[in-house]
Amino acid sequence: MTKSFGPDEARVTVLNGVSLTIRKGEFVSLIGPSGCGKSTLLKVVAGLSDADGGKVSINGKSAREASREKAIGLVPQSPALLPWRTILDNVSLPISINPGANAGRKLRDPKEILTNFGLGKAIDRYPAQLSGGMQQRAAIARAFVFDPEILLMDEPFSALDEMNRDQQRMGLLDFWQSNQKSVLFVTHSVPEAIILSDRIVLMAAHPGRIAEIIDVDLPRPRNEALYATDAFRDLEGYVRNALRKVMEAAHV
Ligand SMILES: Nc1ncnc2c1ncn2[C@@H]1O[C@H](COP(=O)(O)OP(=O)(O)OP(=O)(O)O)[C@@H](O)[C@H]1O
Repeated sequence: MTKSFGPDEARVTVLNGVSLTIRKGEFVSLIGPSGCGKSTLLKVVAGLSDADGGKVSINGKSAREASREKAIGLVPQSPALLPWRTILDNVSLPISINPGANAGRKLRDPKEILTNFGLGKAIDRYPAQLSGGMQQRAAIARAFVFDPEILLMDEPFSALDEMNRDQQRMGLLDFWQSNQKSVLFVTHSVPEAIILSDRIVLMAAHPGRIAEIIDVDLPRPRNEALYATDAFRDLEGYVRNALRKVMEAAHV
């Protein structure tokens, strides 16, 4: 797939020859230097922006079709909850405003999902009454309501402090391990990419492209204990080194 921006005389190629297949139920992270096109790639897969060349296919559907049918769940960087609605209403909102997309679809019970994300006691509270981490969990829960075929997450934990961040990662990991969905996850954190993913797609910049795909061959189910293992540390060293190389190349 290719994607460029700007007028003809000053066109900048942002994604060049990006080709990636995500298996059903696979967790794939995108990592790479700032400006390498991670968010752009996510937007194209989400059907929010069109590729110039190549195509996106989600179970045989185009990105726009899949997006219309709510086969794609999108989790933004900030939770974007409506402050005047309770957490339950926020998470139920996609169902009430989108009755057309519900036809013949199996929808998830918002209460059940919120409970799974540890928010069972907070369903009647308003976003401002929740911590940042809880709000972000609610945003992730909202993306699961339509039981999408693929979840796209753009640095969903980047606004959280490190402790909170780790807690949210583990929450997502637990939920994902019992609801194996295909996930495409953008992150700047090497440990986050490793603990969550089956594969890490390392991108390089100018133009944005795939530099390397790294298999995360660590056993599942995973938990925090994995961070302290030699296998984790070895892989972390490998990914950091590979990332350093593409960063250096991006600055010359
Ligand atoms: N709508 C747009 N118009 C013009 N240029 C754009 C547009 N969107 C993105 N770009 C450019 O495309 C490149 C890739 O941007 P993108 O946000 O996808 O990178 P990224 O890898 O997600 O970066 P970061 O890690 O900093 O979030 C950047 O150089 C950016 O300036």
